Amino acid sequence: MASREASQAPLEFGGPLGVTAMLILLPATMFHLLLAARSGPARLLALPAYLPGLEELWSPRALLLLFIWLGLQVALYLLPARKVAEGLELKDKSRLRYPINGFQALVLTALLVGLGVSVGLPLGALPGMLLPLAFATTLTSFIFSLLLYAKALVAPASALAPGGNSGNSVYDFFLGRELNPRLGSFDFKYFCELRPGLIGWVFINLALLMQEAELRGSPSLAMWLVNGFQLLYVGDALWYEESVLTTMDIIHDGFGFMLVFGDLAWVPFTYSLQAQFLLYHPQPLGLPMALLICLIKAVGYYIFRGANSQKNTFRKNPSDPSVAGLETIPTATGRQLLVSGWWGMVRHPNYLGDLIMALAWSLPCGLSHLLPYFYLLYFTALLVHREARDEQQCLRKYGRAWQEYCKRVPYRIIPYVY
Ligand SMILES: NC(=O)C1=CN([C@@H]2O[C@H](COP(=O)(O)OP(=O)(O)OC[C@H]3O[C@@H](n4cnc5c(N)ncnc54)[C@H](OP(=O)(O)O)[C@@H]3O)[C@@H](O)[C@H]2O)C=CC1
Ligand SMILES: CC(C)=CCC[C@@H](C)[C@H]1CC=C2C3=C(CC[C@@]21C)[C@@]1(C)CC[C@H](O)C(C)(C)[C@@H]1CC3
Repeated sequence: MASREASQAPLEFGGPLGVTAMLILLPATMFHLLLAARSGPARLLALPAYLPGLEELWSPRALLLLFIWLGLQVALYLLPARKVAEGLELKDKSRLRYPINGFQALVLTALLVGLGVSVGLPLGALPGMLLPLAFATTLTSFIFSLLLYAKALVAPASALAPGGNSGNSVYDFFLGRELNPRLGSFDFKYFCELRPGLIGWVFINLALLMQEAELRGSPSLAMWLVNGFQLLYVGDALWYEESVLTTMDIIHDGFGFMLVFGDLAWVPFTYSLQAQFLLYHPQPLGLPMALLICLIKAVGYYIFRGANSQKNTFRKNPSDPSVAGLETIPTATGRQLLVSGWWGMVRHPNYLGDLIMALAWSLPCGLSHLLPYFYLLYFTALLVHREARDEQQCLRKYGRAWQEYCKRVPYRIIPYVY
């Protein structure tokens, strides 16, 4: 049986001090963005003109709405799935099973919300509730992460994540001790990663669009683009739901505050920032510029989807005709690394595509404010850091073969730049 002693994995995110700062800074940044988007000057780098009081943040209605939303998404997750996929092999040689019905959940949610709106559900009131909703979600994230931490105290050692078992309780609370916390077959991390926050983001955007239509007669072209682009991103994530099973979050990271808060609060309330900004700061957008932005989005999506699908197909079946002709490097683990196709261009072509899409989400907001570019700036930092973490893990996993890959493909994300 594996030992429950603290692991020797190197500390990430600046160790206990770094994660303590992030425990405060992540929620603070989210509230700053929510307040800045609705303020007149909409300044990213200025302190908010006022701090909301508890009566503006705390609302039992918002908490109830959050629980109804979570309950609905749990119910849709539990519906029969068109497919049940197996995850990668775990430390104890077992494999977990995951329902593939995320896209179905998105469509059913859209039908239910559509039905609700047709009988008078005031979706346009949602933008006015974002602050108390974000507060309720933050509180819920803290409590949920504490429960997960307590659950991990009685989990077998083989169920712990490599990085969240340092022995420092704040650090482990943030990173997450247990790799795949479950209640029966209900997988908390997998559920949270793709459902309530990601689908919630789309409906917050839609509510902002409807509110704009109510205020100004019709939604602006910029608002349509932001809604369309981000709906495509979420729809794509749920359509290709199975591929999330090979991401770092599922196979390596524990489920702690970072991912709980990231999935449930950070994604819906900060990723909808462009739509929030546009509601309070309408931006003119001509057709030629809109077409150019659509082209940028299309290029980004082409790279993002091409790279992710190529790797997933190759990992599932290296002799699939679409990847069989690609050049590879063998590794001591028996797995191979692609060195041609998208993965021969840079070592993270999927990040490049994602970043180009992030630019296309901000451009409809014009160039007068830095605020709508927050996502692009944060996402660049997140992906540069994520790339470095992945690089360390691949070096540990593949040793000399990884060094050979780095020699053959010297750039990380942007060809000839980085
Ligand atoms: N919008 C958002 O907020 C976020 C989006 N993302 C997106 O999520 C997606 C997944 O990202 P992420 O989980 O970080 O990592 P990746 O999907 O890039 O996976 C990295 C893994 O791919 C495998 N790999 C690396 N190089 C090769 C190669 N040459 N040939 C074959 N396999 C290789 C390795 O795993 P192995 O060899 O074990 O298979 C490596 O650990 C990306 O598109 C990213 O942009 C990520 C974070 C946040
Ligand atoms: C510091 C901080 C804010 C940490 C939290 C990070 C999380 C918000 C992100 C970590 C990895 C993510 C992924 C997606 C959303 C953001 C988080 C949770 C993702 C679901 C977005 C849609 C993509 O298509 C994806 C499925 C590839 C992606 C997976 C990773």
